[in-house]
Amino acid sequence: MSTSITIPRPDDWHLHLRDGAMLGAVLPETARHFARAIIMPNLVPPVVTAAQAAAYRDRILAALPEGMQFDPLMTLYLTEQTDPADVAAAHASGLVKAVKLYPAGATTNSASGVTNFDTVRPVLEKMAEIGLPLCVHGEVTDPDVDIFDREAVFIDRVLDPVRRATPGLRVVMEHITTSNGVEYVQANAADLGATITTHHLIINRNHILVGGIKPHYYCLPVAKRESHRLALRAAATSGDARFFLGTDSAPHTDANKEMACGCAGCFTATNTMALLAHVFDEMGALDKLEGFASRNGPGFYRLPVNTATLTLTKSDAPVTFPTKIATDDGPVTVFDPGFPVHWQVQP
Ligand SMILES: NC(=O)N[C@@H](CC(=O)O)C(=O)O
Ligand SMILES: [Zn+2]
Ligand SMILES: [Zn+2]
Repeated sequence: MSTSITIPRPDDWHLHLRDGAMLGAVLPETARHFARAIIMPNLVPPVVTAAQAAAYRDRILAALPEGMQFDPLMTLYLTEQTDPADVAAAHASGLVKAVKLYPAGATTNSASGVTNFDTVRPVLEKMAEIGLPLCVHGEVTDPDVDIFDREAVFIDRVLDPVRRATPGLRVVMEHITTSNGVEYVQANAADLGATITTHHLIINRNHILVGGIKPHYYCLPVAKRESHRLALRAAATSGDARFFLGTDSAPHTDANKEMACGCAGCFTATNTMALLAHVFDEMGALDKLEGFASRNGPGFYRLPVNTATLTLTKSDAPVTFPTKIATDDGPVTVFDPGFPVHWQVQP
């Protein structure tokens, strides 16, 4: 038996491309299947100003192989020094599609993020006025809060108060990992959306820890218990337009993952669409993949759905994917779902 589905070309609403040699190696993995992506600004140093975002966009386009089409949607990294006027100008020029909030110290390269949320109030008010979305890494950094509770606590302590203080602010909860995140989105209006990663639909915390520690399954927010994974699967396949794909594909070299203090991030760009087809098929919801990967994100970001298409086919025999991609900085391991996959993107 062979099955196939064709969907509008998908977009990735949360992607790390890095810079330099890593950018050159990972960009084709995304551009092969995705038309656009929201590009995360957590470089070193971070992408803080419109001028830095424009320069980074040029470097991405220069790294795009001949013949590939890809539109990087740029973001600004919110700091306590961010100027509301610079943000508004970057939005008005069409360059910037979102602003990214990292609580200081929450994740990779977040040291320049926000500690005192009152200081960024003028920027958030300007964003609410012009309709520019705020993308949020939703975890508290309080050392007293257990790492598995940090998303749920963030919703209560930070996100809900910020949204109440700034009516009209459009927010994307990035890479939600809990039923708390799902329920918070469901309980609110269409000005609140959430991205869900491929890997959080596939792994729970046992996959990271049982039978030996698996550094390539470690990312932030860390995968939670099985009930949360099931809530994410239900949300992604529900057809609710407020949930959409943001892979959070986050490449780190094997040397930086497989060490005593390994980096957080799963690299899923290479096989994300095949894995999503597997998950949606398993859920009996292949008809919902189009909304999740191709329609709901453009809907939230008020952009047109892509006119080009992508076809996925299912074969009797399992398909294989590269286990690693080579970069000049060293190999990067591709996310291994741990089960046979029969879906693949038609070349
Ligand atoms: N998700 C991760 O585990 N890592 C991301 C940062 C982030 O999205 O939080 C990275 O930049 O490596
Ligand atoms: Zn994050
Ligand atoms: Zn990320």
